[in-house]
Amino acid sequence: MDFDYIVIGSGSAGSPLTARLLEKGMKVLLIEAGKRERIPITRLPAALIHTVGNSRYDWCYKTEPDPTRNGLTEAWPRGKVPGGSSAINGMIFIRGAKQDYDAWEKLGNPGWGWNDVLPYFRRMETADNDKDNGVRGGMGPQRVSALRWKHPVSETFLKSFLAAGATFNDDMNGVSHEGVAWNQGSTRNGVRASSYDSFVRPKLGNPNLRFVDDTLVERVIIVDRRATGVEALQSGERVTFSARRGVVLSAGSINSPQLLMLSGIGDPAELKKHGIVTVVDSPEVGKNLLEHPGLYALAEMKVPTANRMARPLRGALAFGEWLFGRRGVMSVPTAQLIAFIKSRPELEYTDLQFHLFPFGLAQTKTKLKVPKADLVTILMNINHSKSVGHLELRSADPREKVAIFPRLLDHPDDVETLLRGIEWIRRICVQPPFSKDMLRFLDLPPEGSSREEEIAYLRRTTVPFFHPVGTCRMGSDDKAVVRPDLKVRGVEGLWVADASIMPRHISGNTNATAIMIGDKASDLIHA
Ligand SMILES: Cc1cc2nc3c(=O)[nH]c(=O)nc-3n(C[C@H](O)[C@H](O)[C@H](O)COP(=O)(O)OP(=O)(O)OC[C@H]3O[C@@H](n4cnc5c(N)ncnc54)[C@H](O)[C@@H]3O)c2cc1C
Repeated sequence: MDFDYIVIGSGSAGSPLTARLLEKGMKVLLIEAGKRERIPITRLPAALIHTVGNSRYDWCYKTEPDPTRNGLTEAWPRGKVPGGSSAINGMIFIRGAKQDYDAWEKLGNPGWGWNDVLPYFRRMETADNDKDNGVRGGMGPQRVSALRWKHPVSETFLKSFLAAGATFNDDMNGVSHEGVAWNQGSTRNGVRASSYDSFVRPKLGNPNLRFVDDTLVERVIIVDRRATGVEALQSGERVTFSARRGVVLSAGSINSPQLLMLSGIGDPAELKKHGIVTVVDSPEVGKNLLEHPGLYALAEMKVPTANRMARPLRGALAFGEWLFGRRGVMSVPTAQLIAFIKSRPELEYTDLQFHLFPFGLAQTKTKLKVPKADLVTILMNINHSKSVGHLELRSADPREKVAIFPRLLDHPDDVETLLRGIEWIRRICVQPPFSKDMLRFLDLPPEGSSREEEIAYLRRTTVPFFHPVGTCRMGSDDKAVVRPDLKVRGVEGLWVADASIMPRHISGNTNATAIMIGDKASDLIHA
């Protein structure tokens, strides 16, 4: 088949982009490095405990030692399976704040303000709690569901959060994201709704689509500053594919910049180190790596938590409940409650996000484990971190992973924001009714600890929330990697459409925004 477009990556952004291009009558080749599943394990919401950290589903990145956190190295999971990270993520579905997109526009990105992106958030989804309020969706392929199962400890935590001064929000994807809300999930009838399952699977019979999995794109072929196709590795063979109109990178925040660099688009000095000839001098490729630094505060409870459901008999019963009724603990996203608050009342934007998990996990060197104790996890992270990391090529070999330098606590303001977040965790947990059920924090420094002790705790425990963005920054200036129309600066027929283009982080988990970017990209690439 002759293709109009090649889309690289069937993740959160690549899947809606492919579906929308097909709806415009285009012939599309969608290439995915991960393998199709014979048994669709990823559809079981609770299966992420098995898929995260498992190289069958995960790229299994490991970071370089971070000098801002005592030289810590850590796993950075990224989905490597149809659906990309949307197939292994925590299924929390949140759009972010209106102000986030208005800030993108102000940073030199006309067409990306809230009023411009809202129609895409609406057309992508069908939500359980769709309301005719001009904000929610209706009839879009991505299902967004209210929780089918709530743990009693979540109700208790909600009451204490409100008693601590937060307001209740009855729809965090509604008019405002601020306050404490029940989570909504990218699930459909208790089953994970990955971006691939939602957008691409229904179109697999379309004669204009060719989907190839287990195929690693190695570089974009650029002739006279025009992208004409890609080189890829398929079953050990080097193959080339070409497309009439061009190539779109939707390979995510780690792999899209890697592919640009391998194709000669990047900082000339960096490329030269690896013997790559510069096609476009684009010094910010792989720079501006933004994350959501935060911590997992584990509390041991006097009352049962969902940790008990992982015991063999309970686990089997819970699996049966999911298998036969698509209900119960295994049918829901990781988080039960989500909150966005201003850590200081005078702030213009919410600066902190909280999640409540009604269970606690332990991280071994490579895997997540469910301990026997009755635990809950209070996750707290910064919305708009000022610390910036970057990526570097290790070699010109596409099979070799890039080096990730997170520098999560580089900026002193981020440390101050997290310190205020710790105060908030304490403030919530001393409020009844939660306080009555709580035994102790596992490792949060006790009330009255010195500032130095708290900062030392932060440098030991702060981690990324698996939301890397910004490595192919969108903008109108000379250094931006892509233009506001997502065209790679300096090359015709080449675009980036995924989480890497975000010029500033958003208040919230990044799946919904990546889907919006992919959906909107279809109109920018092919009007
Ligand atoms: C463990 C985890 C938990 C998370 N939890 C949540 C959550 O609960 N809610 C939320 O909103 N967000 C969550 N996120 C973040 C969110 O899922 C991601 O931000 C989002 O999926 C990114 O979308 P993307 O399209 O940019 O990239 P991805 O979805 O990662 O897609 C990139 C795709 O490109 C493919 N690819 C890469 N390189 C190549 C190549 N060279 N050749 C061929 N194919 C290639 C990959 O295999 C992948 O399928 C989580 C992420 C992780 C990893």
